[in-house]
Amino acid sequence: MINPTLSTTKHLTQQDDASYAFFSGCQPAGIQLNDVAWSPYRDKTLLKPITVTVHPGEFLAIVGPNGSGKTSLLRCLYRTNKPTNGTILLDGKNLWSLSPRQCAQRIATVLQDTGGEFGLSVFEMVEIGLTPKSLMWGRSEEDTHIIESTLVLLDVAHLADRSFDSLSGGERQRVMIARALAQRPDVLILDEPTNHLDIRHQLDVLALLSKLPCTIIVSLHDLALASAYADRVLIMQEGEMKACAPPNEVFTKQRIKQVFDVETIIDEHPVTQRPRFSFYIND
Ligand SMILES: Nc1ncnc2c1ncn2[C@@H]1O[C@H](COP(=O)(O)OP(=O)(O)OP(=O)(O)O)[C@@H](O)[C@H]1O
Repeated sequence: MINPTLSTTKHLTQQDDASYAFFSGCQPAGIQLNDVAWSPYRDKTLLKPITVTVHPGEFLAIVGPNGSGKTSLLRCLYRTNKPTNGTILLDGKNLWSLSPRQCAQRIATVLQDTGGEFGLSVFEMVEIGLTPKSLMWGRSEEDTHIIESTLVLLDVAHLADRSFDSLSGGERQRVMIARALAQRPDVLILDEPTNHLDIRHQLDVLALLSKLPCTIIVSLHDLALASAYADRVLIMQEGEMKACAPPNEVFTKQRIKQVFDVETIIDEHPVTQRPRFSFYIND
């Protein structure tokens, strides 16, 4: 059974419940950032202090121009960039008091442009996702079921025996998402997961993420996708958090002009009832 408190917010159908049954042990985590800053330099702060709480089961999208600090912030959240100031709490525990393995048992990541791994097949790549939670050597029947379920969910089951290295960019991306799902994380962090994906797969992947019974934090360049699927959108500019609110509050013409330097026509999408955008430049 999927966590019943989440079924209400995630709008899961019975069919979804069956598709995500392998996620049943997931305990969506809350993440609290208190004054978190980061920089690789002594004399200059790249990520300016950010205070925000990500609620258990929430879908948070991070948007912002190139170089605004989205990846740097995500790297803090998956325990790669150690904050130079402030604390990050995962369900109330300091992220840096957890071991890398404890972290991997709760947080999965999908990063940009992952390379191949020594000629592994697609099935073997996804199998790696099981490692943090494996208690024994060898693959159980349940493990095989989890791998097969995630391959089907990401529409890559037909590629299971193919070498990962031989896949297209979009196919690789979907396999890496399948691998993260096989990890059955409590928090899933994705850096630009729609890169390389055609429009159908972009929508499929975001719809899938929005239904997963875990906390989702994802960086996106496409404001329309962030608007359509996120519970809240966090806007970054020059290393600073400019806003964090639901799409219909966060996306105003003025803010988009200030942050992205483009003009926007915003109306309501007739199907999703979320903000819809047309961009132009007023030179
Ligand atoms: N380890 C580092 N050393 C020096 N500068 C860094 C480091 N990591 C990030 N930066 C710089 O910090 C800024 C923010 O980078 P970051 O990758 O977080 O931006 P981003 O919003 O993810 O950008 P993009 O949309 O282009 O992917 C950039 O100017 C980048 O060059």
